[in-house]
Amino acid sequence: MVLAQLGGSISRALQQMSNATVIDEKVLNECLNEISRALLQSDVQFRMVRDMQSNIKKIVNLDDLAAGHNKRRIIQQAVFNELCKMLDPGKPSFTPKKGKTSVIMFVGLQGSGKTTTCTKYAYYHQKKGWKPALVCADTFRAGAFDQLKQNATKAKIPFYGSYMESDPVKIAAEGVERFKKENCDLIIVDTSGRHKQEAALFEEMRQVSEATKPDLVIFVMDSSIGQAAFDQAQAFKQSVAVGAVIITKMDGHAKGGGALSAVAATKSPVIFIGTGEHMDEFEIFDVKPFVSRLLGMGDWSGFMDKIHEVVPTDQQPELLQKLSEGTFTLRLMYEQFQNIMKMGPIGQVFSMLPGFSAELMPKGHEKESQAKIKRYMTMMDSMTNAELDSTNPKLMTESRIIRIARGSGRTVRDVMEMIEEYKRLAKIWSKMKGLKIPKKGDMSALSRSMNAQHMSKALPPQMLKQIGGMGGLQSLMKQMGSNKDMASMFGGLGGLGESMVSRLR
Ligand SMILES: Nc1nc2c(ncn2[C@@H]2O[C@H](COP(=O)(O)OP(=O)(O)OP(=O)(O)O)[C@@H](O)[C@H]2O)c(=O)[nH]1
Repeated sequence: MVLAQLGGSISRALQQMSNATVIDEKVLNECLNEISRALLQSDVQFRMVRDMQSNIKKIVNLDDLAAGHNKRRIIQQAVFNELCKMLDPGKPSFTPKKGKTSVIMFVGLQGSGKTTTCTKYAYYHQKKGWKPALVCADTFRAGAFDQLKQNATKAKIPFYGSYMESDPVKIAAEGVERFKKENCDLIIVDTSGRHKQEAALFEEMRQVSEATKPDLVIFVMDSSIGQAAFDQAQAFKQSVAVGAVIITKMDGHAKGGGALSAVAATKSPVIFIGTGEHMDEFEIFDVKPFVSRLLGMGDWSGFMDKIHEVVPTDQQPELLQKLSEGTFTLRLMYEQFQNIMKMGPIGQVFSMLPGFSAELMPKGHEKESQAKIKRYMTMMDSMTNAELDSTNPKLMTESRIIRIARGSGRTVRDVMEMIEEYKRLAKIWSKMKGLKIPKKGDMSALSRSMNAQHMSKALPPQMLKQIGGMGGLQSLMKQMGSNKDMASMFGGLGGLGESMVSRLR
């Protein structure tokens, strides 16, 4: 089952249960069985699903449900907590420190995306001011060194490897030694893979690890390997001290459940996920936003991270300020379009922002979307400053529309379509009004600014009703313990609403 479908199946199971007039053990069991089926189809390991089911039964009090409390909310909350628990091994992984040399060894089967991920990891840190270096200790796959060399050159990251030397242990040790001397603070060792788990591979991993003494061993796993995830992760953990996991190819037909199994098998956290073949398609992994997404709830914090990453630094304060004011002018739309055209990855920002993704930039239709954006921009070029800076759509009278169409060589219909698009986005953005936008890494500012009043405004009416109105929302926030959890759980505000509502229809 594809990741996105899992949330839908769980929502449906919860909905069916809430529709029942009396919630007794039988109804609850049916609901939990339905949820378990969905998790199993998502490749979560059987034992974990079974444990989760019995944990939820212990937590959920049938008397509470019978007393008319919001059943759906109580169970959803329990499912959310249990999934978070599964993904949180309880201790963070080793975190390298900028300016202090750390050796990071990558292990994984052939084709898992290890080499690509090594470069993504190096590039991610390089952008943040680190001095990374790559060592290719994969002498098994012909072409591995060329691939790493190509990637490293593109990203301007120093690399070490050899076409002649066949001993991976020797190369790894030499490479690490060289980059230590060059004062690199992040020395990344890419190792060999095999098509399947075999003794020779694990012996090689043991030897490379012994020679390089890594501060952290990262296990790289393809998200689509299904139920095999647990055994594969465990096999690596038994030969080397795996301390963190990176799950790749989460963009494709990803089965998110594998991530849960890998965490359980290695008792190590997932630290990043790969979301595409490009260097910057790489995201920090946070448990709560991930589970929110898994349950179809959007990802507000991911959106904030992306803004910080791709919007030019000098534009950030202004954009964030405007976001919090809830004012969305045609000029702001124009500027964001400019960003989209300048830098590919900004599409990722808008894919997390409610409204921008599906209609404006559907996946797989990027070319058409770009053409559409260019068309919109040409029309906006024919607008006056007053028109661009206005927040009042009524300003766009018939005569102005005709003038813009003539000026840009487009039809009146084209201009109206663009204005409709603007109105649609402005409506969504207005929901952010008053929200304090956190500085990088400071989600607490966001949480402080979130209160039930805000939340109720941002949520679509159907969703609010599901939660049990203002009262239900307030008690849910109280129950969540902290607004921070709430912020991540409720993810992309309107985005949450949209995806939930479409599922509930
Ligand atoms: N869609 C997608 N493709 C990815 C991702 N990560 C890696 N790939 C692709 O997966 C394929 C295999 O990646 P490699 O990095 O060559 O795999 P590897 O595990 O290093 O292979 P060995 O060096 O033989 O062990 C390549 O075509 C990558 O572009 C990802 O996050 N998403």
